Amino acid sequence: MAEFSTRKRNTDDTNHNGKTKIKKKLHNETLEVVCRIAPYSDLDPCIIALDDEHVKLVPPPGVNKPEQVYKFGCVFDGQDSQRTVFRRCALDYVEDLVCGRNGLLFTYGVTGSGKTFTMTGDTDKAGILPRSLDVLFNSLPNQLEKCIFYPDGKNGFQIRSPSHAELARKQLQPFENKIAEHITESRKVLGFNNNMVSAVFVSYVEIYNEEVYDLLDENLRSNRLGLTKRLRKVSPEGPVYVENVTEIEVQSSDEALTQFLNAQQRRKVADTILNQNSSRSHSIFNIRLVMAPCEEDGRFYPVRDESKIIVSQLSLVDLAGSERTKRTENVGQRFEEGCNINKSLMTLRQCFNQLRESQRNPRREVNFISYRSSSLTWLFKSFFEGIGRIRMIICVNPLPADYKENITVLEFAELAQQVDIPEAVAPLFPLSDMANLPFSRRQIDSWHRELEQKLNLEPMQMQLFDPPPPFKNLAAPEDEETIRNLREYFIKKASQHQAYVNTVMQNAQDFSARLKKRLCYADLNEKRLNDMEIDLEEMRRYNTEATAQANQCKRQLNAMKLRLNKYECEDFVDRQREEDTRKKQQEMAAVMEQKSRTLQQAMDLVTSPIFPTTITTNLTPGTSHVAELRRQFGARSDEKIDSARRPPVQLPKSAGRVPQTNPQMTMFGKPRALPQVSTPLSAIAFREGRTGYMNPKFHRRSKSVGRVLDHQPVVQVPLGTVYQKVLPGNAKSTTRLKADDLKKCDEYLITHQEVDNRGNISTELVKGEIIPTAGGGSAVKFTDIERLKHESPSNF
Ligand SMILES: Nc1ncnc2c1ncn2[C@@H]1O[C@H](COP(=O)(O)OP(=O)(O)OP(=O)(O)O)[C@@H](O)[C@H]1O
Repeated sequence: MAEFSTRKRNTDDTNHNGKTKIKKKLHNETLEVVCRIAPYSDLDPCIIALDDEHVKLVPPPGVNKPEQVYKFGCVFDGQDSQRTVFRRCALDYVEDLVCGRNGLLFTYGVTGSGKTFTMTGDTDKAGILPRSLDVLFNSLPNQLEKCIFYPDGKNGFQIRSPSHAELARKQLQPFENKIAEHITESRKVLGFNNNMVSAVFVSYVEIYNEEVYDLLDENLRSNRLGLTKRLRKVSPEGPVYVENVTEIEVQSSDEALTQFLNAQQRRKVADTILNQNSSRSHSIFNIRLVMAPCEEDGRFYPVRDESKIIVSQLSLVDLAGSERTKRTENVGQRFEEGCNINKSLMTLRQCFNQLRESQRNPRREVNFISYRSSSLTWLFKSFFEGIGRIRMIICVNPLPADYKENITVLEFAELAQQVDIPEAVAPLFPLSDMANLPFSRRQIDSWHRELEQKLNLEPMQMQLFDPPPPFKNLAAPEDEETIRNLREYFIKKASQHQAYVNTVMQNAQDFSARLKKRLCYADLNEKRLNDMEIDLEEMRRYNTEATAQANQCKRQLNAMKLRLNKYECEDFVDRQREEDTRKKQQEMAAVMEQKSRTLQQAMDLVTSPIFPTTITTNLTPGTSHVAELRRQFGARSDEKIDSARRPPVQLPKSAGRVPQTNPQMTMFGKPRALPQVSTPLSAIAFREGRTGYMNPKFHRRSKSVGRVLDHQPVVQVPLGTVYQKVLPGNAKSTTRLKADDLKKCDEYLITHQEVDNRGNISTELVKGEIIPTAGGGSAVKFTDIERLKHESPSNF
């Protein structure tokens, strides 16, 4: 079972290598608080960053209070990027994580002050959480396959056998990367022990209305009834953990982020007056790094001994914002949420107060800290007792309207900085233990070697420690010679020493200059690297934007292609239809032509000379042939003569007044111009004697019916010719046609007189059949015209 995070280590604990662990509590350290000021470009900001460590609280106009200065571990203003905040506030926590030390990082502030922005960020401006994941996965060289470690539900981990792990892997859903390209941190941290293998697990819980919910639980829907999780302790001294929380094993930053984003959709956020996307709960994202030593036979598999498992944890907490109901104007559910948020934040403040008091008066018998008063403080308890490092990021908004809330936040920050947190256990793998030496260490070693070479110590030392010449008792007078020798010897040695010292000094100076130069280069390179990373981020952002635009263009292009395709199809169908119509027209024209040929043949037959042609006409000489008569009739009947356009008729004085036109009826009620037809009076002759020429086309077979309607002009020119029309006795005469008249008769005869410009009068008898129409009216179908033309002798 995992030991590292579940219990506080004792000073005399030994790690799995048998080496003595680092001393646990050297001294207490205060909780580190940093401050981040949200961007503000308006007048009268109520908070101003003075330098990297101080902020000034300025009362807005009209508020009579003194300005106050607060000190923090670090201050970020609106210009500071997410990257800067991450590197200063979280990078060392990731380093701790890979070294086996726990960390708790949380944001605190008024609603809308940028807590979620700092912790999570957005696609363009990734916050601490995605960046921490990136750096963590950049820094883990020995990641195991999935399913070898598994959580036991009690804050610990177990190891599966290879076959069980294989089986479990088969049941896993393959990971589908849904993360759009995002800004990634390319940094690595050092400290991972190369003798260990590792796996990463993430869990995500929220404390909403004092209840704990598992956000990675797929069953967590809007109805959360019965889905709360309990906070438990393995032992009275052990850390508090969420019982049976879902811990998902992840192998890349993208996979962890996918899980986070899926869970984020289940988090309680709401639109409030002060923040469109206000967190209504405290959220805790835990990254747990599980490590165990490798098998001794060199296999890439952890030793099957649970006591050797080491778990370190980084908790990233986004607290809900404190809010004043008066400003938020929340009611109902939002109001209740606000009360619970404020209550848990109050308890946090209370705990800090109690911790400070108990640290100030350690001799007091009862040092009760009310951790249990809220789920949040209960969960944080282990950290306040030294299970890991704690850092709080205070987020403030310089809006003048936030002045009062900001005072509370800054006072809380001040209080927090006075709280002594027992120093967290040191990293499990201190630098000296590191399997992979940092490059800078190697560089320093090489500098040492170079220095030794430069100083050239050994030959000098050899010279320095040349044995002095042998001498006896220097007190005797005969020893003068020896003394002289010795004196020369030491003078020589002194000058040699001086030369040596000078060389050493010279070399030291040279070395110092070179070192300075190299450090400058190192600084320069660091700066260049930073600039390049900034450029890289910028380029990635452009790239993301460009990719998004390119994708949009692609989508538009595809849509246009689809439209074009549709239009082309429609056009093709139209052309096809036109072709079909044309073909049909051609076919119909062919049929019509065929029909008219047949008709022509019939007409030719009818008008052929073998038919009796006893017509005698003295009015149209040369037209005795019926076919000719038909031709004339057909030609004339096609013309629609508008009576209104006809030239005015010149009436002879004797002729009296003759109507120019006589309206005829094709369909009763619709006047139509009379066709001018020249026809011999064959029909009249026929009627006179009921014998003679009969046009079979106009012949009525039934003679039983036949009431004739004789339609006379109002004024008729009496001509008194020999040819007079003979009508049956029951014929009805009228000058004003009525509908009833048509209904009562079967045949229709209209008399029409016309005068040409020479004064010749022609009388036309137009004959027709009266037929009923579908609409209940009557229509006249003209069947024959007979014309009597009366010419004046003066025209001869
Ligand atoms: N430093 C910053 N730079 C750019 N935008 C910021 C910054 N701080 C906050 N914002 C913007 O302010 C708005 C509110 O921020 P955020 O949602 O993070 O507030 P919050 O403190 O989490 O609020 P709540 O407690 O209600 O959830 C967001 O649109 C965010 O993008």
